[in-house]
Amino acid sequence: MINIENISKSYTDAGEKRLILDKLSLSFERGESLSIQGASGSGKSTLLHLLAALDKPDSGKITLSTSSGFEDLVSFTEAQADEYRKRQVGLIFQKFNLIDCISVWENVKLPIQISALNRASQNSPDNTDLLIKELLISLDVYKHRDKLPHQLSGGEQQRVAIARGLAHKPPLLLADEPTGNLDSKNSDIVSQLLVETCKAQNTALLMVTHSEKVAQLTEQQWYLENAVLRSI
Ligand SMILES: Nc1ncnc2c1ncn2[C@@H]1O[C@H](COP(=O)(O)OP(=O)(O)OP(=O)(O)O)[C@@H](O)[C@H]1O
Repeated sequence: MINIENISKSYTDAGEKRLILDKLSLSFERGESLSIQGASGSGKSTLLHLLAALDKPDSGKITLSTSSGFEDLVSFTEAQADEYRKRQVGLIFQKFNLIDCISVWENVKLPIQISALNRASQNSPDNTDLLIKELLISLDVYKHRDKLPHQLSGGEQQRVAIARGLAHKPPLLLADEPTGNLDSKNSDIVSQLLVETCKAQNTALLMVTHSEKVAQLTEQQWYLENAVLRSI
């Protein structure tokens, strides 16, 4: 489904070219989970940004095929990349990035509303509400639905962020150190729920993490070092 083929990426720093990713290849299916570990500065976020079509590789191919079509990320115009992010990708960051002046429920509803899939015509409002309810229940934050994000603990906020990342049913969820701000107990709970919810929703999960314990929950485990990936 996601196919990364021989991608290379370098940055020029103080006039010197630095190779960050060197002919990297990787593929994974919908519903599969995958983790990337690596030292700080090894290029993990760079890889995530390429998959989110926020940047392009210098060479190589990145494609996503789903039942609704085939996307060639490298050839995207800015408008196509924007559309791709709305429809096909969910994003979760270390900082939860929830909107603090609207409720938990509204935060999760937002990606459905802005999704270019025009779910309003496909899903009745009742179905949308049911989907949000199911997500919040499965992530154990339904009881907080009417609160503002700052009224929740860090672990609860990140569980809401996971619900928001999955609300528009993207085939791919990209998570950049999703438990980096949490203590170890919450990290365990949130990472377990993240992997389980993606699996239940048949969403591919690519997660960058510094935690070996979190990485062990995923089916494919990779380590990025010296611009190449090795399986662990
Ligand atoms: N836009 C850019 N221009 C120049 N250099 C960049 C740019 N983005 C990233 N880099 C460099 O590329 C390298 C890889 O950065 P990246 O953020 O991908 O690392 P990382 O593995 O995610 O690190 P961390 O674990 O600290 O988040 C770093 O040396 C960084 O300084």
